[in-house]
Amino acid sequence: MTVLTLPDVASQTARSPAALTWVGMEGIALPIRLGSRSVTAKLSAGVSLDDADARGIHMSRLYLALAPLEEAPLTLPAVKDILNAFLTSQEGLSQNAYLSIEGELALKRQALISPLAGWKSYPFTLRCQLTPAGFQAELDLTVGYSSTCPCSAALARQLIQQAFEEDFSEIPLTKSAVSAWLGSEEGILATPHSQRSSVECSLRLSESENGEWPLANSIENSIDRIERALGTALQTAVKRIDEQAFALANGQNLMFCEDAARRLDKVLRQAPRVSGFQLKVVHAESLHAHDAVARSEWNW
Ligand SMILES: Nc1nc2c(ncn2[C@@H]2O[C@H](COP(=O)(O)OP(=O)(O)OP(=O)(O)O)[C@@H](O)[C@H]2O)c(=O)[nH]1
Repeated sequence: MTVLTLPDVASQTARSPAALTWVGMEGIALPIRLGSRSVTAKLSAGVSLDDADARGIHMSRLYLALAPLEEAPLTLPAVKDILNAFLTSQEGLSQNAYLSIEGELALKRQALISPLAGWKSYPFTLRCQLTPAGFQAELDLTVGYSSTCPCSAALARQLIQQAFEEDFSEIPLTKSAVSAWLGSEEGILATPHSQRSSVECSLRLSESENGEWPLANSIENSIDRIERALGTALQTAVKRIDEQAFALANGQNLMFCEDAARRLDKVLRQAPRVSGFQLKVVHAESLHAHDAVARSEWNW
């Protein structure tokens, strides 16, 4: 039997030498463990190619180094171990290692009043790097919510006041007449505009305090903190009683995009295991065809 030697192009010398900042693979499908659940994630794994003369990195070794992510719940130390394995596997070709994990965490959410519940899916990306400067981890989250414009609400109230003055200018002001008027579309003749809104944030996670803290907890805690601060989270299953509670919650929670950004800025500064952040809130206005946007950052 003839033993074939397989050609190894990657070990050749580069035809036009140059170092490269990132070489690797994007879109790797891998079931990862978030808490007790398995989530199919898309991963990007890469290293710098610092040896200008080397033709290529050992790409398959990066792929194989991801295997532990299937076995144990995702934690920052686990990701750091993988990044160390990336560098070791490249035998001196690389000084910087990168791993990003993109997925969706599904959380079950209770209705506001009724006993119903339903699932909401929250997209996240964990972006980690190990360089001579150290290990860094950032968590990107997108959370949707509802916002009602305070300016529009004030303008609507003014119209209702004016209609009240006119409609009751010549009829007696009795409790039953006012009550009927308040319950009619002619009475409450204007409504403020509200919109589905979202916050996109990048949280820098502090490694030292994280320890073996599962990433699922960081993601869930951050989402809960964001939704509590905003007050009017998007709902899942709703009956009319929930819809009415939602209308009340929105009416008591009027906010410009600036209000939302300030609230989030405050709570994220106090979030455990978060050492810095960048955030952007987007109110996809129903008044305009464009969006109202506010940004903030801390220690970024
Ligand atoms: N470096 C590199 N490898 C690629 C690329 N596209 C596909 N590959 C494949 O990835 C594999 C290279 O990974 P290596 O780790 O070098 O594979 P290997 O030489 O069999 O494994 P080792 O002996 O451990 O180095 C080969 O099958 C390549 O064909 C590319 O653009 N660059």
